[in-house]
Amino acid sequence: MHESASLKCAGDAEVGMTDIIDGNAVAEDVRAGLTDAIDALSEAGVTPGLATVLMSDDPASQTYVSMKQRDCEEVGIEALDYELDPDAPAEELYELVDDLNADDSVHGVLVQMPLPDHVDEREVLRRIDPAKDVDGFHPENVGRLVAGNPRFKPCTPHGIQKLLQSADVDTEGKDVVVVGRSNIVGKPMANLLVQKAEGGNATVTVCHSRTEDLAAKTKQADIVIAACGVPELVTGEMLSAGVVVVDVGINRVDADTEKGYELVGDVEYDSAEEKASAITPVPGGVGPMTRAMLLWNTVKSAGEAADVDVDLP
Ligand SMILES: Nc1nc2c(c(=O)[nH]1)N[C@@H](CN(C=O)c1ccc(C(=O)N[C@@H](CCC(=O)O)C(=O)O)cc1)CN2
Repeated sequence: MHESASLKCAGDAEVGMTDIIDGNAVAEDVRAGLTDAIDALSEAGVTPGLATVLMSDDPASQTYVSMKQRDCEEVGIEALDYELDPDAPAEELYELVDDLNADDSVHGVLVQMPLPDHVDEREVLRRIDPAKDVDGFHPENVGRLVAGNPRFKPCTPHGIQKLLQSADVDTEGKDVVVVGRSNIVGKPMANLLVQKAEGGNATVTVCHSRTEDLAAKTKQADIVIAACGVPELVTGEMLSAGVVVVDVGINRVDADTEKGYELVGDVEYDSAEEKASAITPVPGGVGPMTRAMLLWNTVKSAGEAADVDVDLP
């Protein structure tokens, strides 16, 4: 974490510095912390293996999958890369998942979301072996999470827990507003936050597109987690002084840059940073942690499959 140079205005927020929570640095720590576990597995003759499946020509999805593969190589996880034509029949994907379930060298199966409309996403998630479901999206794993006994915590919410921990932000007894109710982030995040466990014990409000007077909710929050996919929806005016802001959004908006776009979060950064005691940037906040926790889950899975005790960071 580093601190921003800007001082907040007296009367608008507490006078002090805002912690900019550095997701790249925390993710690097997680990757470094996985080395011992990967070495222990290697001594037992096991190389963790992650299969990534991409069935999309969306440039953002392609970027995320290549980043995941690069991360695997960096830490010593074998990345098995599968690409299906987005127009291929859904059965091709189902059969591929079945094959990966049966392959002992594969400890994690990740199917990149979103999938084409003609593919039944629920069927895909049901088909993944729950013991290899490193995304934590299989109904059995969702049930375990809700029941307070998670096997794999979904990567983004798990990464957010680690980010908050790294910034010494205790969730216990805090009012947390989660903006967004997706299966990938909003719902599992809310569930983790209410658990009687480290990184939980919070009072959680989940807001969404039908919420009346969103600002009234966010203003009473100690922690706001924005995961709604609407660029810059949450502004400084909607926040109280001293709030902790976690921005999950990664929106590509047209801009006069080399790539033709820039990345913008679900939070209007400049105005939110004026109010916040701590905030995650976009890029370089939650995104790198999503990838780091995927590695974490894959190493956990490999340890369990090989019956090797691994120390996870
Ligand atoms: N099967 C899954 N699909 C999707 C998930 C998921 O957890 N599992 N989450 C999201 C997107 N996502 C993971 O795939 C993801 C998003 C962002 C990043 C990231 O590293 N972002 C960088 C910027 C990258 C860029 O330059 O565009 C950052 O924020 O710094 C990684 C993963 C949807 N699908």
